[in-house]
Amino acid sequence: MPQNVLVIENSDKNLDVVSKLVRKAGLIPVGAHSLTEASARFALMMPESFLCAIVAHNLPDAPNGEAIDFAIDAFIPAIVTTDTLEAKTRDRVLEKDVVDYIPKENAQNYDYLSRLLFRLEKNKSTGVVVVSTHRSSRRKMLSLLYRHNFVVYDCPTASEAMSILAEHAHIRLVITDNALPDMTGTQFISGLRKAFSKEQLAIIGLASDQRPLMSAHFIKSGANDFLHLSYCHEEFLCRVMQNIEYIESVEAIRRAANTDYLTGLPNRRHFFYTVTVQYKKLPEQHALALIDLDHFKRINDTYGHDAGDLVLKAVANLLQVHFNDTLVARFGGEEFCVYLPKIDIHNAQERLNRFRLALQKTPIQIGEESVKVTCSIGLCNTPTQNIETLLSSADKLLYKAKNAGRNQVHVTSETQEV
Ligand SMILES: Nc1nc2c(ncn2[C@@H]2O[C@H](COP(=O)(O)OP(=O)(O)OP(=O)(O)O)[C@@H](O)[C@H]2O)c(=O)[nH]1
Repeated sequence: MPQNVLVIENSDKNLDVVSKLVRKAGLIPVGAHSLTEASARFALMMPESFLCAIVAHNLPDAPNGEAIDFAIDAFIPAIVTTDTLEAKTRDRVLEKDVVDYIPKENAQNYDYLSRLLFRLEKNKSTGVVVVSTHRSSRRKMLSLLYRHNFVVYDCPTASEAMSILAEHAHIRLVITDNALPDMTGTQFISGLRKAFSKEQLAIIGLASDQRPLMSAHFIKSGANDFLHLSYCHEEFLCRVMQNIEYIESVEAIRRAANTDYLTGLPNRRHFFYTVTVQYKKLPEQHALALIDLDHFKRINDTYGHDAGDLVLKAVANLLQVHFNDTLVARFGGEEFCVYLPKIDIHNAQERLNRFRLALQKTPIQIGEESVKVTCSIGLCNTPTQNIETLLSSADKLLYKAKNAGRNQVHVTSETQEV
């Protein structure tokens, strides 16, 4: 359910621009031209339905940032828009517990606002660990991170941080001091790097202003970035955002490289990687099935390529329903692969045959038309540590299934037709 964003802005033009950005972020703008109008609109809605408020610093009925106080008092994270970047205004705005402030100067600032809106939603499922012995330094960082909706873990020692990281897979960033009670920050970082690469977990070292070489020491020990302890509000948030966005970009690239674009199933590359990494030693009993649609070219020739795509997606969905407990991949074209660990060949054969019959019976809707497709399956259970061997045997069996008339499962040892 998309959340609301309260936009308080007296200029029609700015209200329009900001509302468009809010909609683009998949959120619902609730616009008001004044504090009075905003209070009236807010009174009719549930406070929890608001992700945040975007509030102009100067409004005719709230010239001194009273609208910001209104949002903060209502427990809505406030992003402030200002006409100037002048130091006094900045200090006055940052004295309040605001998420951030955006000068209404140029398109880049609105682009930053867009990223911020996206982040506020995404941060709710993003973990950040703060490791520092200094309570005041920790409190300052925690307060900024909470305002940005991060799931924050407050750790006074490196060992506590390690246990938190082992428990929570959603952590993307660790911010650490150097003087920790149980080890130095650099020892902690190089320990973390044994378990998490720079692309999996970002680390920012907090470098004391009295030790200028500390920043280089952090980076050489495996940190992605560093911050001098005299950091300002803006620098802290920019570095946090940049480092987390870096991790997320790598994740997105990795996901795209491992996923078949059409069906969303893992691709051939990912299949090999997962089987070899997940099963360092392949189980003695296992089975691999290669599934190929029959006469698929005819679907393309009769109904068109887009219709063929719809059929491939429907088959992928059916495969996921039947094999939701194991690895299913699209190998390319109209060929799919299923790996079944710890299963005897009879059970594997039964499962594959159940899928074959279900596909045969399930009509696939293409516009007004409804088509049925069948598949041939090569199912192999050779006890081997080499997945390529398994695959090559399954391929030979698939060839036999095709030659024997299609719409059947051919199995390894018994080479039994069903
Ligand atoms: N729509 C669509 N068609 C694809 C895609 N990838 C491959 N194809 C088509 O799949 C068809 C495969 O044809 P063939 O290899 O002759 O196999 P077949 O017609 O299924 O015949 P058999 O496998 O012998 O039963 C070709 O026409 C390819 O163009 C795709 O992503 N989308």
